[in-house]
Amino acid sequence: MEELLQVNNLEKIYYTGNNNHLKAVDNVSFNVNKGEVFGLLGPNGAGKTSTIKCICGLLDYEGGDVLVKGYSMKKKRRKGLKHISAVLEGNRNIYWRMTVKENLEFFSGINGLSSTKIKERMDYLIKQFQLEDQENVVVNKLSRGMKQKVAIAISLITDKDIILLDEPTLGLDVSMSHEMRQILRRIAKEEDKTILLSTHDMNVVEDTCDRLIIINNGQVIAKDTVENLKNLFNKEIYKILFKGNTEHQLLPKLKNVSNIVELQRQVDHNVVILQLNDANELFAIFELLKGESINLISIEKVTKNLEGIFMDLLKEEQQ
Ligand SMILES: Nc1ncnc2c1ncn2[C@@H]1O[C@H](COP(=O)(O)OP(=O)(O)OP(=O)(O)O)[C@@H](O)[C@H]1O
Repeated sequence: MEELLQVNNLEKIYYTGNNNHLKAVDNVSFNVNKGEVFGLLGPNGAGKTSTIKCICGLLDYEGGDVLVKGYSMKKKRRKGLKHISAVLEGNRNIYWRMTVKENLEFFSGINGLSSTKIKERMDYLIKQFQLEDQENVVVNKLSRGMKQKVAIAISLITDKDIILLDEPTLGLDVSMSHEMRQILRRIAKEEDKTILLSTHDMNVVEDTCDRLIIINNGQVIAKDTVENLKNLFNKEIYKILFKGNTEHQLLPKLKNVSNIVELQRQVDHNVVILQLNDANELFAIFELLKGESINLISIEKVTKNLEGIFMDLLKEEQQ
């Protein structure tokens, strides 16, 4: 399997004045194979955009290296850039006063494609992205979702090996987001493209990616196939609020039932967050709590912010 992109111990530091600095990317490593769709999943501020900008040569980095087809983006940036196309936030790769077709023609032209090849790629992409009705419309007049489609189509016109997409579905409505995911999956398969995308949305990763890393505070907290991580996410998470008792008595007993247990002490009560393999294990927890001198306030199944809770749990696991 050919590793088209290698990110080795990448470090990006921002100097924020008054001798302060922020390590936005902290020792991040991952490889992306040819034809793979790879996800960078993480909350706002996790370091996704900084990682992508380092990979496409828009930012210098302080530590580690990025190799694009073996070329270091530190030492052989020009050679590396020949294989990369990127769409970052704000769709800066589009001319808003030109039509969709004019944009596609312009960007394929400046990248030196022959006129036959330009026509062939344009027809293919307009069809793939279902832009037939918009091809002669000035980009400025298009919806946000349509503009995003055009930006991604442009990134594909020059037929580069690696496409970097920063939050490709951000701000799109449900149906447009769904359509975008289908398109990305199809293009990756049909064209054998290597796609690295960032998102904070687990659904995007689930629909489009083969493998992913989860990053938080600049650090990788999980690296796996989507299938494996999905199984992890499928586990049942419960939040138990109670008064009384201490972790000395309760925690070890809970740990006999659940592998992942987190205790948070609040001002007037305690919260336990635990992961169960299935809902039946909850009965074992009820039995256990019954025998303890605690005042149970509530037990609630956590369905929202699963991603955030898992990030915390995974982070704790690594410590
Ligand atoms: N130019 C900059 N100068 C200083 N700090 C920055 C700069 N750019 C980003 N940061 C900080 O670096 C951290 C990582 O930001 P980054 O944009 O890479 O994260 P992200 O995961 O893409 O999040 P978002 O989705 O919010 O953009 C954040 O704390 C951010 O505030």
